[in-house]
Amino acid sequence: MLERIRIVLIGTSHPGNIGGTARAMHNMGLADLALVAPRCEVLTADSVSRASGADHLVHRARVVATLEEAVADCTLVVGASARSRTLPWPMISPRQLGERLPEELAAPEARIALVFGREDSGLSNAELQRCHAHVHIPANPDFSSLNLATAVQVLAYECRLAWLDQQQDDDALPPMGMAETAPPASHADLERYFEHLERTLITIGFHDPATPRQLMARLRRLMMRARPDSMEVNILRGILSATEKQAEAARRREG
Ligand SMILES: C[S@@+](CC[C@H](N)C(=O)[O-])C[C@H]1O[C@@H](n2cnc3c(N)ncnc32)[C@H](O)[C@@H]1O
Repeated sequence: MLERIRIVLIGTSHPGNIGGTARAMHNMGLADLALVAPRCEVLTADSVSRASGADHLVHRARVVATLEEAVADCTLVVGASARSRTLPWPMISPRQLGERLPEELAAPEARIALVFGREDSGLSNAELQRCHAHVHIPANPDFSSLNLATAVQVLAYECRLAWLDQQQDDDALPPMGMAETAPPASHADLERYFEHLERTLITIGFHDPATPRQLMARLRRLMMRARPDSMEVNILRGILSATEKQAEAARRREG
């Protein structure tokens, strides 16, 4: 279970926080670290020293340019945020995150990303809207922003607790057969769907990108809540393709 949980840091500016994150992850048994457009050197004396023996995770970290690349194969993306944003999004606590892990990772293809923001400005609205849910560490409301590596530590600890619970359950219960279902939709599947949806809504005149009124953000939130599997996303894309064809045929008839 722990090997299918990825920690994603966006735009980190202090190498020490990358090292501190590696240490927190290794302490809790996590190993998959992705760095999106870091704003500092990754391997420095500071990151190695703060990793305190977990610098192999820094060496192995995948460095990518965009959040999309970092989470393309993930079936659940959770953004860690110190504050709430304009458009409310499903919000869970660190404990609820841990409780959801066994079910979320039941399918062998399932992968989870926990996404953390910049030290100075956190995650942007666009990044938060690419997440299924947000997790907030319920710190002192008057001083709620934790150091980046400390925030990783708190969530990694909840992942470990959930994993330890699952080990106990596995010892106590005989293995159960999994119901046959389609694999969960990945982030990349959903992004392709959202692009297709926006294109179709523009084609049929329902959406004007010049006056978006948060339409796409609201539709994203709806879909993220529904958690469609890959077959359901294919059906929805089929409907969009048929809609585009009809719109094209109507245009030809008229013009
Ligand atoms: C130093 S904080 C960024 C604070 C930034 N000034 C802001 O307002 O978002 C760096 C990152 O740590 C995580 N973090 C810090 N405190 C958190 C909290 N209370 N709950 C969830 N995540 C937190 C978030 O991912 C955040 O983007």
